[in-house]
Amino acid sequence: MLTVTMNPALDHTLTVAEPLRKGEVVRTDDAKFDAGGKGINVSQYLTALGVDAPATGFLGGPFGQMIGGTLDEEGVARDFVEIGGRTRLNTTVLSPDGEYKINHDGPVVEEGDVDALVERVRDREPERLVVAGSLPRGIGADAVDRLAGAGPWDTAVDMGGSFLGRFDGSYLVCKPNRAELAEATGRAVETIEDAASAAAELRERGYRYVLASLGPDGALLVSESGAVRAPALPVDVVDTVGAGDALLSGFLAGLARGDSTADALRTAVVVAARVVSVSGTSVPSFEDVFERRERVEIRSV
Ligand SMILES: Nc1ncnc2c1ncn2[C@@H]1O[C@H](COP(=O)(O)OP(=O)(O)OP(=O)(O)O)[C@@H](O)[C@H]1O
Ligand SMILES: O=P(O)(O)OC[C@@]1(O)O[C@H](CO)[C@@H](O)[C@@H]1O
Repeated sequence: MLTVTMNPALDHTLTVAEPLRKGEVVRTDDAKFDAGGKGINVSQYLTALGVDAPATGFLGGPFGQMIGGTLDEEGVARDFVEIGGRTRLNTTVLSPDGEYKINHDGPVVEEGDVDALVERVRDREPERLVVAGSLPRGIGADAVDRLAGAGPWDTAVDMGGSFLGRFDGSYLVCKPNRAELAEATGRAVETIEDAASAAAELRERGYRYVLASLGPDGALLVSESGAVRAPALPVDVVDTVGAGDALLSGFLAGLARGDSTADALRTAVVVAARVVSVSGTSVPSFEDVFERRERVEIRSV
């Protein structure tokens, strides 16, 4: 499995003891940096789950170097195209009144960089590709179709709702959340039944599976056999950054092991529960995740 992150981010997570107040300085000694961007997170989670999942995409500047160094320390294989622009820094503030997240748009990437990335992917001949996260400035949805169509691999995508209905190719799976389902289909998505109808409509546009993440309501899987849902596991949530990436990683790890789609969905929910229990996009312990999946109940929708 090879992941592509076209717009990686160094994730800076700051925990503050008091709610933020306009015009006031808040101080903290609790801050950490994680290598981030959705595809990179998937590589980190999959590697920790025992699935070989090198990361590629674009990296540049000092934050790009920090991301590369972190991946090396964690033993996550990487093969990025170096760009002239500067990889972004995204900030999360965890305060007693909730979670604040600010994502930078990222650098401008040139068309020639996309050509180099397509070549990089071709050279590695992955069995499966995962393209995840926002696109940096200068890059359109056609770059994703190019990557997916450059070889015989099947491709998973996790991108904004405005893209999900616009790809030309056919894809293995996409992982929208509620807002992305609504944006991709133009439907209101409030109830689980709304999500199932929207996911079924989205599936018709070229996905074998639609894996919808529903926050504390768990996840929904729509395939040719219909829709099933797995409620979330009750856990103490530290923050939900990376939760969707964890869900997708668990599902892909299940498929890579040859598990049934129901078992892959169960694993996805266990992996996501572990990730929401730690701050930022750091990798928690995944010990026992495959055994613990039996605790996840599958319901038909
Ligand atoms: N409060 C929660 N309690 C337990 N599990 C949760 C909670 N919130 C999220 N999860 C788990 O994480 C999965 C993904 O969460 P969510 O729907 O928030 O993803 P997302 O919006 O794609 O997140 P992100 O874009 O931040 O990665 C859910 O399907 C669920 O299994
Ligand atoms: O701006 P994008 O590319 O949509 O999302 C980037 C991001 O929020 O996604 C990950 C969590 O899913 C973080 O590592 C990272 O900061």
